[in-house]
Amino acid sequence: MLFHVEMEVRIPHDLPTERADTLKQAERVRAMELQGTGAWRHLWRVAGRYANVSIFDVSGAQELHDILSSLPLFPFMEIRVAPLCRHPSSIHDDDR
Ligand SMILES: O=C(O)CC1=CCC(=O)O1
Repeated sequence: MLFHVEMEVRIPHDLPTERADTLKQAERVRAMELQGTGAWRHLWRVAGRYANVSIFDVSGAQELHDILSSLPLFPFMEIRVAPLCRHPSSIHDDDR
């Protein structure tokens, strides 16, 4: 199942820089792992914002929640999720 996920990152200004850097690096590693498994299918930066738009390909909402809530930056993100399904006008037969 495909989900559109927008993540707005809001790291508190008073979080020590070293801690923030450690979390960002851990997030990067985890994101690359999940892209490698195929679960995190697309990851795009929203121009002008500390935010991303992503597409997740997972078994369902519970797996998505488990993934998102375990991300290192989860405590500092506002996340919006929308389930996706095939559009009848899509010309891409592999849209699933
Ligand atoms: O920078 C972001 O949008 C949050 C994030 C997702 C993967 C990563 O490395 O950082």
